[in-house]
Amino acid sequence: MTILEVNGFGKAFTIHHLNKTIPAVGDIRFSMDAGEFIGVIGKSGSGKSTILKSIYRTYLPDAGQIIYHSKQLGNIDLAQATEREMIFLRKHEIGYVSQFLNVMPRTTCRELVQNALLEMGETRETARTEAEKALTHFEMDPALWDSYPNTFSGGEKLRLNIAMATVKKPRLLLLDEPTASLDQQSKLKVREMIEKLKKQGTTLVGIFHDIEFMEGLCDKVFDMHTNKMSIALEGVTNEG
Ligand SMILES: Nc1ncnc2c1ncn2[C@@H]1O[C@H](COP(=O)(O)OP(=O)(O)OP(=O)(O)O)[C@@H](O)[C@H]1O
Repeated sequence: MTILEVNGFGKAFTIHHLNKTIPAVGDIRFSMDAGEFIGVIGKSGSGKSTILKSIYRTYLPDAGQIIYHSKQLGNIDLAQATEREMIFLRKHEIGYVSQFLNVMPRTTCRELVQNALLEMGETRETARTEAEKALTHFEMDPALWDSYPNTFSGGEKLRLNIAMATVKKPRLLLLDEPTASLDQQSKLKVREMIEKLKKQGTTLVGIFHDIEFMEGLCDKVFDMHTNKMSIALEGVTNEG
């Protein structure tokens, strides 16, 4: 079953102080089935993050369609969806993890993970138990659970970010270099979680500088340079 179809997607950025519009990506086409893990590759600046941010609608696409087959809203073009629909999808179906933690201030680590579940309609008790499980899985020191993450180390922030997104078991998870500054042990934990989510049916689109991390995990690779999807991973590089 197809879950996501990108048809002729394009995005340009206007640099106001230069009075210039710079095309970031154009005419991107691919589709993916439910439960697949697609790795996006291409050289720096080729527009990998732009695609992910446009699916999550942090960026508003300029051209084309991004048809998402939502469980609760039916077929929906994410390029045209209303803000209300996007908020609903982000709460219930689509997750996004980047290397940057962007969260409500004065909210503890534990509360952030719990809130992710509460906004999905989970009970307080389930939210508390599941949040603790997620924080334990990603080896967050319990001494940090009730602290504010603004003082956390880079790796701790990343692990919290991943815990917040994965605890919701999203239907579609977008991973924008979530392992960028993690040590080997933490990367393994992320890998384990991705494998678990895949088994539970989550569809994933990911960008990883660390190509080794993608090996054996991705089903297909979308190459920004050729605008094509392929199955083979061996010998793949991000140099485009
Ligand atoms: N908010 C923005 N405003 C202006 N230009 C942007 C913006 N976001 C991205 N760009 C530009 O769009 C192009 C694609 O950027 P993007 O971050 O998608 O590339 P990428 O393939 O993910 O790169 P990298 O591998 O270096 O992270 C780049 O030329 C970048 O400078």
